[in-house]
Amino acid sequence: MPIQRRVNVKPTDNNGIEKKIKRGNAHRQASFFKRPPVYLLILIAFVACGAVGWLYFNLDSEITETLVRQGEVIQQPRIFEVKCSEDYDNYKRYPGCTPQTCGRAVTDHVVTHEEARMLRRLAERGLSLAGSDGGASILDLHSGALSMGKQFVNIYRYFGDQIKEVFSEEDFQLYRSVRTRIQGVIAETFGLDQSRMHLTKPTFFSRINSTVAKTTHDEYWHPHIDKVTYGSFDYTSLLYLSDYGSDFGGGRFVFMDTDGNRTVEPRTGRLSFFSSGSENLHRVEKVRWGTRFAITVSFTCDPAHAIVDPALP
Ligand SMILES: O=C(O)CCC(=O)C(=O)O
Ligand SMILES: [Fe+2]
Repeated sequence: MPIQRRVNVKPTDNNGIEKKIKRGNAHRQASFFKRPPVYLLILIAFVACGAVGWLYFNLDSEITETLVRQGEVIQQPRIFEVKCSEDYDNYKRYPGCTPQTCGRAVTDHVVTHEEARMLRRLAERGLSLAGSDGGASILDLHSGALSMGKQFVNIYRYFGDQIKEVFSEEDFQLYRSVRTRIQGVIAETFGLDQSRMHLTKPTFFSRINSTVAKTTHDEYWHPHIDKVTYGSFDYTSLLYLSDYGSDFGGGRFVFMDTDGNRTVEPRTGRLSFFSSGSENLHRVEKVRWGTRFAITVSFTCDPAHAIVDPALP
């Protein structure tokens, strides 16, 4: 006789199963909120990193308009007229020089790429003699000032005759030639008498990297008005010696207008110039990586603040 297994079958209780399923679902939902699955954690971490990275790179910019991009080569000077501030009323006026119309302009055809590269090599040689402990170093060939650690030295005194092994007569000739051309294009753009404009100090090469600032001299990024910061400036020019986006990141020049920010992206050989009053409040974005080289060459209308071109002693 076949053995009959007696299976203890309980009567089906549909209500009980439903309750169990509901309990199971509730439990799964509760644990989902208590301990989200790993893939969700990874996704959240990914999004958070992206957001932080985006903020890091973009919080500093808030750019409303890019006046000139690094990647374009402009064939004609790009000129932007701006209403002159009232600052000029507080200064003596010099006919043929004091700004009557104010503004800013950018051109890529005053200095050749090769000349800009030669000036960059000059700056690299000079600045390699010392440099700031922080991220911003300057070399002023007129006064001889060179950043060294937390202060400045005079290269002509500090290195004496050895400086002639670093800079040649041709370097200074190039500086003079470039300075003269810059003066010419500023005069033409603003309708000035070139002979009434004078080179003024400081005129300097700058080298900026992302090293943390050690002194206030390294804090190049603050918004400022050149006429206030430097006193004698009436027209500021900046000649860029390296490329935004490939030599360095950050470091764009920003005009801070009441209706938004407008940038100029540095490009090797690009010249940007502007009237130095508060109509051209500006700043430089912090350099995030790489090294940015530029020269500041400025002009005054006041003959009392004129300087001669830099020269070897
Ligand atoms: O290097 C620049 O783009 C600007 C520097 C500047 O604002 C200055 O020298 O006053
Ligand atoms: Fe400035």
